[in-house]
Parts: sequence; C-alpha cells; structure tokens
Amino acid sequence: MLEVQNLSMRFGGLLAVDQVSLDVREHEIVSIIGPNGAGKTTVFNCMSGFYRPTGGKILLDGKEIQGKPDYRISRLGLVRTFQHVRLFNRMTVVENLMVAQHRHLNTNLLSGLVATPNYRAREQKALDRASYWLERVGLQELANRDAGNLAYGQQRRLEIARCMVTEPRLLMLDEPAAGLNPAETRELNQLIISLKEDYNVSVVLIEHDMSLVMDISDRINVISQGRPLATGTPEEVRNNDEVIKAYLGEA
Ligand SMILES: Nc1ncnc2c1ncn2[C@@H]1O[C@H](COP(=O)(O)OP(=O)(O)OP(=O)(O)O)[C@@H](O)[C@H]1O
Repeated sequence: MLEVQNLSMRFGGLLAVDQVSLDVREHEIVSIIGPNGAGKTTVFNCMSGFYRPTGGKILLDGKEIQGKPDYRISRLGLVRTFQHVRLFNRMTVVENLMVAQHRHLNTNLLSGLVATPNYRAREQKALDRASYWLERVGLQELANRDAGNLAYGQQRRLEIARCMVTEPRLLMLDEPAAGLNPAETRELNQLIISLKEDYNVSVVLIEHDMSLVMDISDRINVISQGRPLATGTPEEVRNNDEVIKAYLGEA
C-alpha cells in the first residue's frame, strides 16, 4: 500500500535521513525505532507531507506522493499524530472532532451558512462519528470539556480519535506512549491492535517503549544516524547484533 524508497532529507549540512526504505501493507502495524536523533520523525514528516524530501520516492498504491502538501496527503487517507499533543485546547473535546472532519472534507462555507439539507445530513454523520469515537476511546463523559483541561493520557486518546473520525487507511503515530503510565500504555496497546483488527487501518508507529513495540508490531524498521540498520519481525530485530550494538552505544 505505502512504499518509501531511498528516502533522503538534508537540512543544510546535515543528512538527517539517508536512503531509508520501508513498506507498509494493508492491515499491518509497522514500527520505526532507533536511538534519539536517528531521523524517525523526519521520515514521518516526509511521509505526511510536512517536508518535501530531498531524495527518494514515497508511493501510495504505486502513485508518487512525496512533496504533496499535508492536507492533500491526509485526504488520501494518511493521517498522523504528533510527538507533542496538538489539539485545539480552548475548544471542547467534541468540537475538536468536528473541526477535524470539516478540515478533512473541505466543507463549503456557503452551504454551511444556508444549512442545506445535504449539509445538515453531513453534519449529523460527522456528529455520529465523533460520538462513536469518543465512546471508543473512553472520552464520552468528557465530550463538553475543553480539550486543554483533559489529563495528558486523555489528550493522547483524543488525538487518536481525531484521526479516526476522518476514516484513514493509514495512521501514523509519533511516540503515542510518551508520558503515559503503565495502565494507559496497556490501553493504548489494545486500542492500536483494535484499529488494525476492527477498523482495517494500517499503523506506522514511532515509539521508544520497546515492550509496546515488540508486542504489537508485525514488522520493525530500525534506523540509526539517518541510515537503515535492520528490518524484520520483532524476533529478528531483537536478536540482530547491529541493533543491539546501536542501542548499547546509546546507553
Ligand atoms: N527542521 C529541521 N531543521 C534542521 N535539522 C533538523 C530538523 N528536523 C530534524 N533535524 C535534525 O535531524 C536529525 C533527526 O531528527 P529527528 O527528529 O528526525 O530524529 P528522531 O529519530 O525522531 O529523534 P527522537 O527519537 O529524539 O524524537 C536530528 O539531528 C535533528 O536535529
């Protein structure tokens, strides 16, 4: 479904990503791991259209998408969360989910002002989706709270709901377990598996919590200093000497 081929990204004199390749199939959880500063988020930023890569290709269903703006990539069904939560803090929880859908659908302002029947039907659908996902991530009771007043773990779940209301094909999660306690991490583990199993979403995950990564990934790509180091199943990666060396080097 998604193929990253020889991706490179240079910032001035720094080659942050150097010839990284990976692929994501339908119905698969793929992780990108590597020591701090390895280039993981930069790969994400290229995949989600935040950066135009300086080299390589990104293909979705065989069509090149590298360099397209982020809003076009998200309309193709590739959506992401950020390492640092980015919600509209002064909007309520449910408003955050409605705004995500409006931005995604590019709703026509005029039809909204006139409230055509078609517009009202779409609004109702958007509200139903918001309500469904709030319940799914356990935030229904908090629908009318300001997003900024939620606990950190709740904000992270809201971010995932905000992606899911747009009905993506591929969800990119940048360190979703960062700052979560062990119980919240276990819930996240179940939620990500369910996204794949019940909603047929493929997931690409950047994560430092190795037990989460090893537990839920179908395949793992390891990068170190911008370069691909290893790829394989959790078992293969866990036993790879180069990977062990890269991680021990960091410690
Ligand atoms: N916009 C930018 N301009 C200049 N350098 C950048 C930019 N974004 C990232 N870098 C550099 O690229 C390298 C890779 O950074 P990146 O954030 O992709 O690593 P990472 O693997 O996601 O790290 P971490 O696990 O700490 O989040 C780093 O040296 C970083 O300083």
